Amino acid sequence: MADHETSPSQAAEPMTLEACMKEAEALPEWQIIDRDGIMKLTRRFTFSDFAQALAFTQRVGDLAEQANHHPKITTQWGEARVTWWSHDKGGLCHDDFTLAARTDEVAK
Ligand SMILES: C[C@H](O)[C@H](O)[C@H]1CNC2=NC(N)=NC(=O)C2=N1
Repeated sequence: MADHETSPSQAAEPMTLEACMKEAEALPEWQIIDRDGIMKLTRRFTFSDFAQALAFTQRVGDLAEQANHHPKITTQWGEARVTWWSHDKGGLCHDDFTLAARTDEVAK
């Protein structure tokens, strides 16, 4: 690979808002938020009780460990909020959208 080329995962910059909104079209239950200038992707999941919310939290944790890319997860009775962003890029990257889609899969 020529020096000037970088693969997407090596992109030094986070995605632009426009690029994020385009990718988010495939994830209609997720919201793009801005927290202190850092764009993040967040969704609230609801469950019948705490045990179900906790089991989901573990499944998300497992996929995060496999990807070495980790979300913020807030777990409470009947609910879990998952928020993805790329810490090292200070914003959203393609991986965050990919993992959000996989989060939806393990919520089923
Ligand atoms: C050392 C470790 O591989 C890095 O800190 C990883 C861990 N998980 C991560 N997760 C997220 N969301 N962003 C990161 O930049 C990140 N970096």
